[in-house]
Amino acid sequence: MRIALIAHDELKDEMVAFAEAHADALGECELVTTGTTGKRISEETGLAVNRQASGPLGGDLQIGAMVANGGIDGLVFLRDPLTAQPHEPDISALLRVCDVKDVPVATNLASAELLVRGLLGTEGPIADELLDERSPLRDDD
Ligand SMILES: O=C(CO)COP(=O)(O)O
Repeated sequence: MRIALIAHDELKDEMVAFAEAHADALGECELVTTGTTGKRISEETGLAVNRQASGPLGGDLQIGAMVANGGIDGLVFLRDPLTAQPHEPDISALLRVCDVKDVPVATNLASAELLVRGLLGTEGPIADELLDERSPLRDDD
């Protein structure tokens, strides 16, 4: 099973926590990541990752090419919906090719949890437990 993991900067802490929570199951997979996401995951969880270029430098497109070639079984892409990305066309291309190839995609922690449970048959903390209360994406006040 080959799983792609990508997170925008504001969601990288959440991605590391997610990877840590599912380290046993993810450790059985080949993990493909964009550059900085993979650096954080490998350094902070010890999981082995196949790092591509950083997202703004073409990493999303490299992973998109893997999807097009049938080489990715699922994508967890924790996107930041509140910050404009200079490489937005690359992000759209990656999500589009996942739809073309019918590859399951999760773009937030709650759906990431379901994706991992569905693909890997694991259970872990629910998304709320992983989300940092200070996350700018969580404004419950
Ligand atoms: O920008 C990204 C995805 O669009 C993520 O790239 P990095 O993991 O290199 O930060």
